[in-house]
Amino acid sequence: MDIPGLPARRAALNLIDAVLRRGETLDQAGGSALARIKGDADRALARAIAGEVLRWRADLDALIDSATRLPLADDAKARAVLQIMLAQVLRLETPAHAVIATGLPLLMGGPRRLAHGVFSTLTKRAVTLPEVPTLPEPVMERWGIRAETIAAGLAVPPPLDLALRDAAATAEWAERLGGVSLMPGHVRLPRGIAVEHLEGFREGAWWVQDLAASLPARMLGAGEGRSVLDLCAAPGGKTMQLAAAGWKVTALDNAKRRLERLRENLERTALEAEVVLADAFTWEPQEKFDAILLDAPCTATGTSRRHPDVLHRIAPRQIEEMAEIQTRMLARAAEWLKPGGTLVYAVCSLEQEEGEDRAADVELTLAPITAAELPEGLSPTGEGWLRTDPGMLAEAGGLDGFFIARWVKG
Ligand SMILES: C[S@@+](CC[C@H](N)C(=O)[O-])C[C@H]1O[C@@H](n2cnc3c(N)ncnc32)[C@H](O)[C@@H]1O
Repeated sequence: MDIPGLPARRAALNLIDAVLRRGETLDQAGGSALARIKGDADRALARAIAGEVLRWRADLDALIDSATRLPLADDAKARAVLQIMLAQVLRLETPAHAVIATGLPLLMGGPRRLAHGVFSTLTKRAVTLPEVPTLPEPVMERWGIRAETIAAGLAVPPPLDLALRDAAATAEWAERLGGVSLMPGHVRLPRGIAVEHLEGFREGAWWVQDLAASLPARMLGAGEGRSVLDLCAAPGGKTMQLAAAGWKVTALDNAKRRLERLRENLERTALEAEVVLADAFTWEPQEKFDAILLDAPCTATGTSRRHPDVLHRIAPRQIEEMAEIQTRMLARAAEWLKPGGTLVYAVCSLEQEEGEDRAADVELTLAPITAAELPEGLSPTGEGWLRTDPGMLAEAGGLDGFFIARWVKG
């Protein structure tokens, strides 16, 4: 019989290992690492521990190294176990005795005394983590002068943002759910709420969508029955926004299971779209569109608040691969626009190669984004693009990192 709570800690170790050694996302890794865990609470605990270790890994390592005479190897199991033990006391408020009882058995036959010694030394010293996580070196180099403010936005998991089907009812929903709104159609709630039990979920009055992720579709305004191609649409957050804003939506994606989620989302919210399972590189539309929203596949480094695995998985090779895909998709999208049509390009990436550099190559006429279209506290760049990062709107709870640009076809 396992000690209660031990399977969750073992699963946390497996999740971290899958991210760091196999380059999997936490979501992908969860498929096998969490399969044998019984109970939602233990699954959530395993995910929370793994997430906190990935968020604070450099700082946890610095603490561990400060308490050993001979540094543990980077890939030593004792280091990994100490990371999950410390993340629990320092981030999840788990009592030290529970952490020891569920941590040391993971080192059965290994250096348990050493791990116990390091953990006790650090707890006796009452160590704490810094206010802002130290980012992995390659990430700091990539983000340059932006790294410090972005890191400040990564210290805690994000609040829960909802997008409303009926923007006119924003004040009503903010009051009913006890949240705050940062712009029409948006309500923000504290994190950790089970959405299925919230008022309005079953009737499809809203869906979960980060404030930054809601901005690209807003850049197309009201549809008034005009046609829009939501290129790379699944699981459908932006499809629902566009349908709710009166667009006649064609929602295309090449991922079957993600498109099933899009269909479920449309059904729950009673919104309509023509759903197309196809590859954007081989599909050809029968007619051109009044507007196209290209929410392109990307490295997703802008989502590191909720997916801290991206801090460790993404390297220049993936960024280059994505940039190439984005360039080719932008070229196809530009061909499928009617004259006078509008193209919006978006990526949830903080990498210049996927944002600014891609936009600079587009040969359509820029339609600059204006401050009036954005929540208070955000402003467009000098070029008329929008760049958000997790350090922005900090007092209100932050937002994901996105790059957004808009053009019209002359
Ligand atoms: C950033 S996500 C889209 C999120 C979506 N717009 C939303 O708001 O819910 C990018 C999507 O691109 C899709 N994708 C990647 N390569 C594709 C391709 N060659 N053709 C069509 N879709 C593709 C992925 O399946 C993924 O769903």
